[in-house]
Amino acid sequence: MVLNAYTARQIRDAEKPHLDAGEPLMDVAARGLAEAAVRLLRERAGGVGGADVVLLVGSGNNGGDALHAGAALSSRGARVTAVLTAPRHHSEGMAALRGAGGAVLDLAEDGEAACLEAAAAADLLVDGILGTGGSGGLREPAAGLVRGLLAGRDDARRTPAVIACDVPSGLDATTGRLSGPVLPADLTVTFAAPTTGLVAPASASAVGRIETVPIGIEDDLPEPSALVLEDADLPGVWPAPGEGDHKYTRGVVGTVAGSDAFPGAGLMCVRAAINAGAGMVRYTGGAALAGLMALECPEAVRSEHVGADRVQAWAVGSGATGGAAEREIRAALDSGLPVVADAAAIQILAGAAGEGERARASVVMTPHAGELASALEWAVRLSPAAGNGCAPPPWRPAWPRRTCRRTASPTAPGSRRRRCRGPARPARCSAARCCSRAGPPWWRAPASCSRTPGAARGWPRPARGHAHGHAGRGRGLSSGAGRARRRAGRRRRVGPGRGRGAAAAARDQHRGARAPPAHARRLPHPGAARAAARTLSRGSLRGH
Ligand SMILES: NC(=O)C1=CN([C@@H]2O[C@H](COP(=O)(O)OP(=O)(O)OC[C@H]3O[C@@H](n4cnc5c(N)ncnc54)[C@H](O)[C@@H]3O)[C@@H](O)[C@H]2O)[C@@H](O)CC1
Ligand SMILES: [K+]
Repeated sequence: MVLNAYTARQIRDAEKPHLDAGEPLMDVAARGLAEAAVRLLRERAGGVGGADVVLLVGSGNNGGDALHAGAALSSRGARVTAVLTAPRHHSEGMAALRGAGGAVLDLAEDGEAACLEAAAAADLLVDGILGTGGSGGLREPAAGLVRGLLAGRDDARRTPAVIACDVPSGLDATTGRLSGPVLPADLTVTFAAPTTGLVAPASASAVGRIETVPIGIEDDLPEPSALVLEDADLPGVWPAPGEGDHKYTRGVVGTVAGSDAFPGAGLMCVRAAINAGAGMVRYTGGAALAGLMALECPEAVRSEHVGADRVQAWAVGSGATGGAAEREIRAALDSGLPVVADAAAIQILAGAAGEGERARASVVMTPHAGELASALEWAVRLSPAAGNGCAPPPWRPAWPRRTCRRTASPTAPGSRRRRCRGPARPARCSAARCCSRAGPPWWRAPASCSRTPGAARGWPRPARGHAHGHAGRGRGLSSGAGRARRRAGRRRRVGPGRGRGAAAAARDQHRGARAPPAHARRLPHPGAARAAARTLSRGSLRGH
């Protein structure tokens, strides 16, 4: 079933009229929480009677839920202790717990050690420190208590089960951001509907399983802010071909993927498009790829280049290396068609984001973690605003050195030409010695000459090891001047030596291949990275 998720504000707005009408929402919520706790105790401790339950209680209604649920568990035979983490607490919930025979520890008065001891001996911890009203990470002394609990879990032989009330405390209910220490939950019991923070990928490790307790406000919820598909939902939303369908109604997918170096990536990309149900798949690429396709995917059709044949969506970048592939990727990105961008295409989009360009809504990026980190680093370093948060490290690449008189952009070292023939917008510059063409593809792709202060100031390539692709290329390039010289000698018009002497090309390539020193291998300032992430996500994920 598709899971609907809402922002914390949407949930609060839906609750308000019910609260104003005096509906006992907290009682319903706490009852659901207690029932979930009973089920978990049966699984983990063999039952409720005699089980030790510790409630971590904050100052708001989240703590109130935990106290009421604790009262219910206490009346069913559990030994319940509430640990108060704030000077205030929900008075009705406290009265209910005391009335049911529950014990109370005050973190400020009884001390952290006593509270940690009680928690360590528990069968179940109920995290009711913060709910949808929390902002930022946990504050002291609750943060210290959770840090202590986390440290204790490392060497404990037995760790208590954890239920998060509504949301794991310290996790932003809307964004899913984890700030400071957060006690990971085995089960999160949420009310009315999950908040978007619970279903955000980043929070998965802290949230555990999600159970939703209906509290009677569900009909007043607005349009959800996020939909989460489960496996069983896919057949319902996957387009199945009908009688009247043909290749164009089912969709033609074009790929710019694979290369002589990585033909398998092209093959997998084409096969994935075929398996996904595209009406037809066209691929671009060289002879090696064509040979492989003829054997492995004969139903795929070769296209000379992007734009040569009718295509309705593109999958670009996987294993696509070299200047020709880069041009094809750019053409696909510029086509206005939906694009799934991977690998090299992500670098290109990151470079564009660094220049303030926003990708279209119909561009979906598929970076792995290293590619995302690297792309954000590129976007930040190339961004005109980068100076605010991200000082360029002192390491300089071997290129570019000279400056184009027309565009004020650097030109490739060794270039006799001091003038760039390219337009003032050199990201698309065709001049062979324009800085946007200096260096290997991963350097060129996001760089541009006049708009790229970073290039003019000699900003470095992304640190080696940040992304799989970079690491691979770095190893290849850094294997010595001899190898680079041989390569340049064989293929004179490839890489930074394009149009120049092979020896100069080899020299440049070898220089550029030197690893940056440790101080250059850092990620950008977090503020600047966030700004770039916003640019990327505004443009690429939600689009314009
Ligand atoms: N509104 C309702 O009717 C219902 C609310 N319910 C519960 O109420 C919760 C929301 O209650 P509240 O709005 O009281 O919010 P919380 O229970 O999240 O707590 C807010 C309190 O925590 C303090 N606080 C905020 N950020 C903090 C931080 N970083 N560190 C320490 N203290 C911080 C605030 O000053 C405020 O006093 C929900 O998550 C849910 O558990 C449920 O009972 C269902 C019904
Ligand atoms: K909580």
